[in-house]
Amino acid sequence: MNYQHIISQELSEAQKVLDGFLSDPAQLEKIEHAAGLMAEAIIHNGKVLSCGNGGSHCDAMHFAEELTGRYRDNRRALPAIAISDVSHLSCVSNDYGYEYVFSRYIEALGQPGDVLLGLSTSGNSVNIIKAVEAAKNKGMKIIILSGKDGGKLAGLADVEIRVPHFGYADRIQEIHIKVIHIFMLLIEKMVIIN
Ligand SMILES: O=C(CO)[C@@H](O)[C@H](O)[C@H](O)[C@H](O)COP(=O)(O)O
Ligand SMILES: [Zn+2]
Repeated sequence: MNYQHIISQELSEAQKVLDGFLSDPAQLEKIEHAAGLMAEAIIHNGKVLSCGNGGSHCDAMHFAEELTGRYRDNRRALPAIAISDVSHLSCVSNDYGYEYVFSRYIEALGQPGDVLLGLSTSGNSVNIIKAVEAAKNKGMKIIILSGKDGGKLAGLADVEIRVPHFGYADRIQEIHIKVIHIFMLLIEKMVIIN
């Protein structure tokens, strides 16, 4: 059995989704705008809180880790927290419900001027919707990375970067991680130069 046709098909589809995303100039403006909001927050002693479910949870952690740790080159540590403390997640899921795991953390640690970066490929994860509501109540800016038609999160953020792909979530996540790396590059330029 030869699986190479599957490999080729997967890579071609990924290329098509990326080409489609890149062909919309509005996406570039939104990425620049979102990076600017996060850089502004950091310059004014704020932070970025990030969250997502499943693979998007890993993406939220990947992003925060590159701010606090390192991306390409050495530089000062930058403030970000991915909402991923397992004891917090298990307590809130157990006592209040999984839909509150992110909003509760934002209630605890969100400050006016901070930024929430929420990731949801469907735009329909209730815990992300509740996180957006909590961040609004805290006077935070909100950036959403979404997919498909944006789901219930459509229109709720200051900046929503949507991958309009209606297939599986992985193709959407592959663009999200590219956007996250571009955020890193831009935030470093904006923050370190300022
Ligand atoms: O990574 C993947 C699929 O590529 C999955 O783990 C996926 O993230 C999970 O099904 C999530 O629960 C989906 O949530 P969302 O993106 O719709 O908010
Ligand atoms: Zn990375």
